[in-house]
Amino acid sequence: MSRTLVLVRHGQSDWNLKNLFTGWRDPDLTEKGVEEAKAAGQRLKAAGLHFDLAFTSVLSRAQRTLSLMLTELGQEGLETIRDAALNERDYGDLSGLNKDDARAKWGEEQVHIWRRSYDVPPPGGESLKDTGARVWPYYIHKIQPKVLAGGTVIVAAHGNSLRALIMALDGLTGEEIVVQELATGVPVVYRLNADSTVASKDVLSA
Ligand SMILES: O=C(O)[C@@H](CO)OP(=O)(O)O
Repeated sequence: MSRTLVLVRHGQSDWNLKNLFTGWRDPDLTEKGVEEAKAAGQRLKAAGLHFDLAFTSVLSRAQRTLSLMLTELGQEGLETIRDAALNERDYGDLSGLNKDDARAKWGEEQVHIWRRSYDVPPPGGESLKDTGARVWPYYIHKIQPKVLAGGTVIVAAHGNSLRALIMALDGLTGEEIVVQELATGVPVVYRLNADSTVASKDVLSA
C-alpha cells in the first residue's frame, strides 16, 4: 500500500518575478520556474516515485509545472484531473498590483495581514480560511480516497491552496499556519496511515 500524496507548488511565475499579486490571474512560468519544475521532477524520480493519478488547478503555471515534472518522470500521459477548487487564493482587488506599491499605500502590517492572516480576506478576495473552504472538501471527496485506496498521487497547485491543505494534514491552527511558507518547485511527500492520518512527511529540497 503506497498511500502517498505529493504536493508541489508551481515553479516561479512571471508575476512572482515581477512581485505582483497573482491569485486567479494566469501568468506563465519564467525560465527559472521551468528549471524548478524540471528539478522537482528529477527529485521525485530519484526518490523512486511513480504516480497513479495527478490533480492540478485550472491555472497554467500549475498545469505546466505538472507537465514538466511528468516529462522528467517519463509519465507524460498520466491521468490528470484539473479543478478550480485547487486554484490559488483569489486576491480580489489586489490582483495585478505590485506588492511593494501595496505596502507603500496601505502599510507593511495591513499587507502582511492580507497575505498571511488566516481569516482576513484581501478586499474582494479570499482569506486562507475561504480558500480552505473549497480545498478541504475537494481533498476529502476527490483526492484522499485515491490515496487511501493505495495510490501514489501528485497535486500541482499554488502557495495558498497548498498551505490550506498542509494546515489540515499537519493539524495546524490558524496561528501556526501564518508562519508556514511554501517554496516554489519543492515537493512535499506525505505517506498516510489507513485512517487518513499522516505517517510521515518529507520535503524534497535541493
Ligand atoms: O500572488 C499570489 O497569488 C501569491 C503567491 O505567489 O502571493 P502571496 O505570497 O502574497 O500569497
